[in-house]
Amino acid sequence: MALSEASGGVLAEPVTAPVDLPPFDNSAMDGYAVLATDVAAASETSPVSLSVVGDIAAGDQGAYGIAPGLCARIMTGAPLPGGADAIVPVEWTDGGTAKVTIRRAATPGHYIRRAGEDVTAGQTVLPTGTRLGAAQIGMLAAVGRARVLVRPRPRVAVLSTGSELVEPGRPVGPGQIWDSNSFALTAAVTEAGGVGFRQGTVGDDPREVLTTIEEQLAHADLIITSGGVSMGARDVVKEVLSGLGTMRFEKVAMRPGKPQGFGLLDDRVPVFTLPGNPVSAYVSFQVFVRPALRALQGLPPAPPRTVRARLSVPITSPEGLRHYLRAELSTDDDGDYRVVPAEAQGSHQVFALASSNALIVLPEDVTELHAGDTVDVLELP
Ligand SMILES: Nc1nc2c(c(=O)[nH]1)N[C@H]1C(S)=C(S)[C@@H](COP(=O)(O)OP(=O)(O)OC[C@H]3O[C@@H](n4cnc5c(N)ncnc54)[C@H](O)[C@@H]3O)O[C@H]1N2
Ligand code: MOO
Ligand SMILES: [Mg+2]
Repeated sequence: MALSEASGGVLAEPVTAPVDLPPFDNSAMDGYAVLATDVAAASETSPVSLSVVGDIAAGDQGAYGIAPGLCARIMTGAPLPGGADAIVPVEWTDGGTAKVTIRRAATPGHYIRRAGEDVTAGQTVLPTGTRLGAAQIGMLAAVGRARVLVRPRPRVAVLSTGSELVEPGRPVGPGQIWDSNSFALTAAVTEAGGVGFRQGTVGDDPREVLTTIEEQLAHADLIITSGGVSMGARDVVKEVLSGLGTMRFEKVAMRPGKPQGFGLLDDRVPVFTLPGNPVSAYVSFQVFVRPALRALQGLPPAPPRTVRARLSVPITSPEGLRHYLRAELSTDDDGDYRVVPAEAQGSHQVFALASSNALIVLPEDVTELHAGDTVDVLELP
């Protein structure tokens, strides 16, 4: 695909450099290309004067040769002229254009960026399986690649279940709410390197739910549903998927995100049935689905994105549950991490989630913490 579209993708080929980087010896500074021997004795008290043969700008071809007593004015990135073996920065000179006075000595190689000192021709610059972030995209462009092979991104079907749900943009009637999970989870899929296909909402009708999921099996690499997995009389997702494939429904010792379901359908397609409460669905995605999406892209497990931060206020936590609290992570005046838990921690309270940039992760055995205690904090993407 075109390099400009490859950001976030995973390389499906090793990329080697067709040329050296830098491709030619060039100047690291705006200054003068000289023979080091000419300026070896230059100092404030006994400056050296050289004749300037001309200017060499970045992009120029080597028109000049430097012989003893001569130099060229040169710009950063411009090719080193033949004969020259050192660059004197303009700050060490009087800046002259016909003649220049140099007040400091330079040794051979001074401020010269050598051909191949970054990358040598034939070197693998990025191996297969590399996730293409900004630096890697820049690397590919630097070796002249306009197109690159990337792995197909996992195709993820995202489905909200619930008869109360209405598509944003349509009017809500009594008892109804707008569907936010299918939008949030589709966006989360994109953030995690997948391609989300938002299937919108289906009502709490067993047949409708099953048919929609079965339709997605044909072309999805992963399916995410939200809602309908707890204890309610209308929690149909659990009802229709239990016993299918390897599906299992469990209560997980975490808050939020207690009711969860997972399994493979058709022996191939992982299905995550996330709880319906919007904060629960979002946190469950970060904890369970995000790592799965990495694995589907052939990436190794991500290093933990947690930092240690000092709590701003005391907090309590239920024993036996891993507790993910929405929070604002920042640095204090000393540059240390500080974390403020949101006041609203209900799993329906989307405002607190949208105002947070991190989750405090409290282990199962922690029940009480004081202001100033240090906690693990997971930075949100
Ligand atoms: N008796 C019990 N009741 C509940 C338990 C329990 O253990 N025993 N667990 C609670 C927990 S914890 C959670 S989490 C929820 C999970 O519920 P479901 O997965 O069955 O989800 P629903 O019942 O369909 O919806 C719950 C809640 O979330 C709202 N929702 C659902 N989908 C969306 C959406 N796409 N966009 C916005 N909001 C959505 C829905 O309207 C409900 O308010 O169960 C507890 N109950
Ligand atoms: O465990 Mo539920 O996910 O808090 O609302
Ligand atoms: Mg329910």
